[in-house]
Amino acid sequence: MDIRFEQAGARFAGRLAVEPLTISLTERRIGIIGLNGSGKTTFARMINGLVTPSMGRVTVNGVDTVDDAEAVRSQVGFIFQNPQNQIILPILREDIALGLKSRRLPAAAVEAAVQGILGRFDIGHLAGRRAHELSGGELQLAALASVLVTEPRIVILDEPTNQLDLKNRALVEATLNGLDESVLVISHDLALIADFDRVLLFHEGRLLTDGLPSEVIARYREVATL
Ligand SMILES: Nc1ncnc2c1ncn2[C@@H]1O[C@H](COP(=O)(O)OP(=O)(O)OP(=O)(O)O)[C@@H](O)[C@H]1O
Repeated sequence: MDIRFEQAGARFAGRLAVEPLTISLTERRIGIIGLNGSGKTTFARMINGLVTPSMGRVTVNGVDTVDDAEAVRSQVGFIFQNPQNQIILPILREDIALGLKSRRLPAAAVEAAVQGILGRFDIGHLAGRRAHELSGGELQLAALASVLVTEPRIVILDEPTNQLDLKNRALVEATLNGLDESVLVISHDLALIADFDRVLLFHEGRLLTDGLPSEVIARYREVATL
């Protein structure tokens, strides 16, 4: 993957949520950390065009997030902080199929893709269940399945282990580690991103530092205790 920010920043109501920054992200597993309100989610939303830059530009594999938002969104899957909001249709199987609707595939191809993704996450037994009946970890996996069935090249996850117990956290961690897609993970769960290829630290809307997890996490501990 190749995500580029060129002096790109985001302003809400006159206030910079993300100060203009220039960066190129090519690593396969990238973590994004920082205090509450430091700009992490805004930065991540700029990657899939959910937030358009107030200045500068953002490109994903060479495609501008403003000029061709649809093409960018087909490459970048986004899993929101609250997976309940991700699942639209009550029955999981139908919700996963919904993501494929725009492709106008024959019914048999849709069914094959749905079965394939359910198998990949070992959640075939949940296919006929209602989303509100699923546990937190099952819901996280279901949200991942409903995004990955559309075959994005990049997946962004906003706090995927938030509110999970140890067992479900381990399940989501193992699933993330096994993904072939490039992943960007926003997390307050520092152990989750401890062996990632690169970590970005945001502080008060600024990209304060980025590099190897151990160095960046150490810096985060410093700013968190200021
Ligand atoms: N749509 C919006 N309108 C106005 N202000 C916003 C909007 N989205 C974010 N902000 C503000 O921008 C700042 C950064 O928010 P952001 O959600 O990016 O932080 P975060 O680092 O992801 O926080 P958290 O860890 O709490 O999820 C905050 O001050 C927030 O209130």
